[in-house]
Amino acid sequence: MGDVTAYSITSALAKFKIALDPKLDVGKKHIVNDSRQVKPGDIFAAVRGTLEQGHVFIEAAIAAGASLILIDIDDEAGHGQLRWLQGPNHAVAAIEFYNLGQQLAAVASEYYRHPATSMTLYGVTGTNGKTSCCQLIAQMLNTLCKPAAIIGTLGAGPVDDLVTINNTTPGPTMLQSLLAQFKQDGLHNVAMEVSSHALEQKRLLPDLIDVAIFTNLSRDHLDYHGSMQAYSEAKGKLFVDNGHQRWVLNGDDKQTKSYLRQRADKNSVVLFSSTQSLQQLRSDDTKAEHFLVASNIECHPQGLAFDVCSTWGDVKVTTPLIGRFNVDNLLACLSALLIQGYPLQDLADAALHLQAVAGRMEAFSSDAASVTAVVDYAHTPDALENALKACRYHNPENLWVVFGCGGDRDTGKRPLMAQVAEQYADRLVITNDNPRSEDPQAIADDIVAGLADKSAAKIILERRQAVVDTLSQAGAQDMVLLAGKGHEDYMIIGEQRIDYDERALVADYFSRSNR
Ligand SMILES: CC(=O)N[C@H]1[C@@H](OP(=O)(O)OP(=O)(O)OC[C@H]2O[C@@H](n3ccc(=O)[nH]c3=O)[C@H](O)[C@@H]2O)O[C@H](CO)[C@@H](O)[C@@H]1O[C@H](C)C(=O)N[C@@H](C)C(=O)N[C@H](CCC(=O)O)C(=O)O
Ligand SMILES: Nc1ncnc2c1ncn2[C@@H]1O[C@H](COP(=O)(O)OP(=O)(O)OP(=O)(O)O)[C@@H](O)[C@H]1O
Repeated sequence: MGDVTAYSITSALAKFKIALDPKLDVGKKHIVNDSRQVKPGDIFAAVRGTLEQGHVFIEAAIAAGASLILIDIDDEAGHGQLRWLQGPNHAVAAIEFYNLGQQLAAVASEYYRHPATSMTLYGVTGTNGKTSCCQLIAQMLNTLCKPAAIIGTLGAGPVDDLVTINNTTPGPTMLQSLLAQFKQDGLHNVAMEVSSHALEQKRLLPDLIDVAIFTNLSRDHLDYHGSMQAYSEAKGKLFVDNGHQRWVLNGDDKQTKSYLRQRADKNSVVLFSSTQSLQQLRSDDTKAEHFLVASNIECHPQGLAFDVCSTWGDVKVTTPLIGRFNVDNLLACLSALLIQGYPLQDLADAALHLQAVAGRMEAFSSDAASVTAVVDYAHTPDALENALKACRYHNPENLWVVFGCGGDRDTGKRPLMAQVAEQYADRLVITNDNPRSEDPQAIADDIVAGLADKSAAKIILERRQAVVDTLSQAGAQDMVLLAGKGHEDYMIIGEQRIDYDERALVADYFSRSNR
């Protein structure tokens, strides 16, 4: 993290009616709400969470070098009171703050001097597609010479230099410090995933989001939200009708209507669709000013192509991305960037250079006349089915699948993955996928036991050989789904963790076959 000496907790707290003696405002660094992240000099915000009372971590924060503590209290009368807490070497000042948990996003924003106000924030929410959309938005912006960062499941930072973070949407203090860092680094555009948990827990102020994007809603996270109603309402909190936030909504998702009901006017709302015509989308009594639809969708082994018809004009979009769902993701991204004023043709040109998220439906080939390999992380029956269906959309002559199952893990999925592979692929190759302490042949036998036709699969346990043999046997119009490893760069056999990078293997295979 960069220079933080310029920030002042005295000025920040003054905004919340707390007069801190400026003498206490010395040597402060970051403000953090997790004792495990406290570094010497940091300010620790001890808030009440869903599981723990942050107060119990004050001692740990002081031991880690916290220089000031903000304590969440529920009695308004105590707001602003100063206390001294005895640390191992010296006393540490602590300020009581009424309802700090609910206000922490605002306090952190104030402390870091509202970095978001001079940046453009794209916030993506929805059950599926958040990671993909953030990646696509950032990649397009980079192509348009607008340096962009992402925050999400894959980490935080510029697309090619991500740092791992604990949550999809970081906590309120980390989020603001990341934004401040990006601003300092000249990354003035940020595409961030906004989870329903983050919205419910007020990790961010939705008001700061310039373009709020909704991908889709399906059943998920009911353990936390309790009901679909609560889950959709949590996601809906991203959308605020504040006069400047722009909305991008999936016109094919039935949830969209309920979000639109919250909007007083249709200004700066874009609806996108990949199943309806522009007329259908418009004829609905929608509160939207702009529309974007995809038609004539073609799925080739080399990627996707479709016509875009919109209130900004028409264009043909061609992209190397694989998977029908990426049409929707691209429409969401195009909508977000169009409403921000980027020209349609420039965006269509940028789409030509998009890259898949590493190891997620990532396509490789040497040229249009070669077999296409698709590396995907799918390692459950459900994910394998989705990945195979996505490949099938691209109309390969033969669809091959190379897959295995992990050892020392759920054995029940082995026959299920076999059934899915048999149902959706034409040719099956069973191989190793982290056999761990189990006998690889025994795992393969368990998989074969799930096949209706036991001779339908070839077994090549050594995965490198399975991949290379399959790619060399497959025809030019075939597609080979390499399922299970994705972005991982190792294979666990016995106690050993062996180097195995499937993406590198496949890239190398095609670069050799090009020579
Ligand atoms: C249930 C839940 O969502 N909890 C999140 C929430 O924590 P909380 O406020 O409930 O905190 P808590 O665990 O009760 O602890 C109270 C306070 O003590 C602090 N603490 C806790 C332990 C410790 O050793 N020291 C310490 O200081 C905590 O940082 C917190 O400030 O806020 C914290 C950030 O401020 C999150 O890190 C934490 O995520 C936990 C780790 C988690 O697993 N969350 C998942 C369910 C989640 O949020 N997932 C979504 C993605 C979902 C998806 O789309 O797939 C996400 O955005 O990551
Ligand atoms: N728009 C979409 N509609 C339906 N499925 C999608 C869409 N985009 C991606 N997917 C599928 O969902 C999987 C996860 O995609 P992605 O990582 O972009 O979503 P996410 O919302 O970030 O989910 P997660 O938080 O679980 O990573 C992909 O591998 C793909 O199979």
